[in-house]
Amino acid sequence: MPSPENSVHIQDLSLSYQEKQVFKNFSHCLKGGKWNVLLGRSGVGKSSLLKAIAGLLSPSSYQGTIKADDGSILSGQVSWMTQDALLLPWLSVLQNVLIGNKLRQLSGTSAISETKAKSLLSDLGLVSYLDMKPDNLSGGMRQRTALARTLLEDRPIVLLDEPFSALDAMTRSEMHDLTSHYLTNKTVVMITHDPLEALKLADIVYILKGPTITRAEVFIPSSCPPRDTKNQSLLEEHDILMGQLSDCKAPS
Ligand SMILES: Nc1ncnc2c1ncn2[C@@H]1O[C@H](COP(=O)(O)OP(=O)(O)OP(=O)(O)O)[C@@H](O)[C@H]1O
Repeated sequence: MPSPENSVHIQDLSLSYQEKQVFKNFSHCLKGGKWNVLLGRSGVGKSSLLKAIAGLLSPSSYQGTIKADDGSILSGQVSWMTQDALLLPWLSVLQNVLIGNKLRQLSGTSAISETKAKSLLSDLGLVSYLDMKPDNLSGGMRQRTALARTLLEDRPIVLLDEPFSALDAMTRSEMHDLTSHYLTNKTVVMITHDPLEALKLADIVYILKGPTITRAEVFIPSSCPPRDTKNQSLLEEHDILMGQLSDCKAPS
C-alpha cells in the first residue's frame, strides 16, 4: 500500500551521546497528513528524534536515514518549534514571527504576509503585543509567539516540542483547537508529557521506552481529533495509555 503523502521514514536510526545510547536500530514511519504524538519519560530521547528529523544533528553523530516518501532528504520541508521559544530579544513579536522573510531574503508573494501574521497573532491573543519585545512577555505569550512563527512557516512537516507546556488550562485548550485547525493535512510530530493532550490531538500516539529506544509502542485513539476531553471513551483510553506509560522506566 502506498504511504500517505509527506510521511517521515526513519530507517535503522542509532544515536549515542558519549556513553549513552539513545536509539538503536530504530525504524518507523510517521504518518503523512496526520498528528503523530510522541510520549515517553523525560530524557528518553524524544527531542533528539525531532532534532534528527529536523536535520539538526550532525550526520556523524548518528547512523541510519530519515527520508521523505520519494527517498529524498527532508531539508526545506520541515518547520520546528523547540521547547524554549528561541525568540530574538531585540526584535518585536511581529518581527520575530516574520523572521523567516529576513533569513531567507523573501519578498513579494513568496514572503510570509504581514497581514496573515497579524491575523494569526490576533487569533493567538497577541494582537496588543505586536510591538513588544520578548523580555516584556509572559512565558505563555512567548510560547504563543513561537507557535505563530512555526505555523506561518507553512511547511508540510511540522515538529512541535511541547508547544503548549507554558499555557494555562483555558488558553491551552483554545490553542489545541486553533493549532489543530491550522495544521489540517500537515504531517505533525508533537512531543507532549500530557497523555490527555495526546489523546485530544493525536491520530497516532507513539510511546517511546528506554533506556535505549529500539521501537515505539503505537496507540490509536478511537475517533478523529481534536476530541472532546470530557468524552467518557477518551477518559477510558486515558487509563489505558497511563497503564502503558507506567511500565516506562525513568532513564538513568
Ligand atoms: N547534546 C547532548 N549531549 C549529550 N547528551 C545529550 C545531548 N542532548 C541530549 N542528551 C541526552 O540524551 C538523552 C535524551 O535527551 P532528549 O532531550 O532527547 O530527551 P527527551 O525525551 O526529549 O527529554 P524531555 O522530555 O525531558 O525533554 C538524555 O539523557 C540527555 O541527557
